[in-house]
Amino acid sequence: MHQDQLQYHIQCSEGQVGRYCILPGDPGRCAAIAAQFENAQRVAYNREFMTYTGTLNGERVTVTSTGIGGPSAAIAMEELAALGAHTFIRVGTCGGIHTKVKSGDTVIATGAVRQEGTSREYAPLEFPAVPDYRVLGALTRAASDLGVIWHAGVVQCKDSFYGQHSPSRMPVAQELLFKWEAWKRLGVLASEMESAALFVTAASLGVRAGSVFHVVWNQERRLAGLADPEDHDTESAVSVAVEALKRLIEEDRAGER
Ligand SMILES: O=P(O)(O)O[C@H]1O[C@H](CO)[C@@H](O)[C@H]1O
Ligand SMILES: O=c1cc[nH]c(=O)[nH]1
Repeated sequence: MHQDQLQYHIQCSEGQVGRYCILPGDPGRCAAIAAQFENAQRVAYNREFMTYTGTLNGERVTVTSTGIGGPSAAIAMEELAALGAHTFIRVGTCGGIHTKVKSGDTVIATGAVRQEGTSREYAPLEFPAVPDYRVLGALTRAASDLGVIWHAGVVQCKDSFYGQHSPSRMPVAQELLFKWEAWKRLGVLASEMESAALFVTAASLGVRAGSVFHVVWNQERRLAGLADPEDHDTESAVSVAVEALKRLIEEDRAGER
């Protein structure tokens, strides 16, 4: 790594990021998230990694985008953790799988299916991809108190967005369709791409992570002939993430983490 400890991908150095971080996938979501911080300033922008740092309840906090997929999400977490970050909330979009999950709803992950590659380079597949219980608790309490419609449960992570949406045209169609059917029968709520990698990377680094999502659509509702208007307004999920981070900061102060 560089002599001045400038992290290779996120291009941030010591003192530029907080210990509490929000991780959206989309760099375009960072400014709106930073607008919920006090005194937020843009710190760096390299590749898919856009970073702002500000404060919440007097504590320095950072938002860094991770791009799409596990590899870059794990890189963002690794490099933020190397600079002292210990608590991470991913806020992303997802597609519903369970038909009770409607576009516009909020989903909080209690676990993530590891149908992706990054987490396998951190831990054997027998190891579960689960959020930290304190982060999960802060997210569910924040969602309840903010009055959003939320669901907590397992989400599926994969590396191919189009393998989710056009499985039949893939040479491995049988495998994709067979597994998708299993996720449905197991009550999996939604599909996204980064939480499995983030949860397992967090476990390997000894840091805390959790995830909250905005549901943009639900292909299973559409297949069942149910209403499925698209909804791309991520504000509710972002508010849940910010509120949860504030609560974790306060809880940690009370417990002198
Ligand atoms: O909205 P973000 O956070 O990028 O998350 C979801 O959207 C992307 C796919 O469109 C994937 O990154 C997926 O996990
Ligand atoms: O359907 C979707 C929507 C968002 N992100 C995904 O990975 N899949």
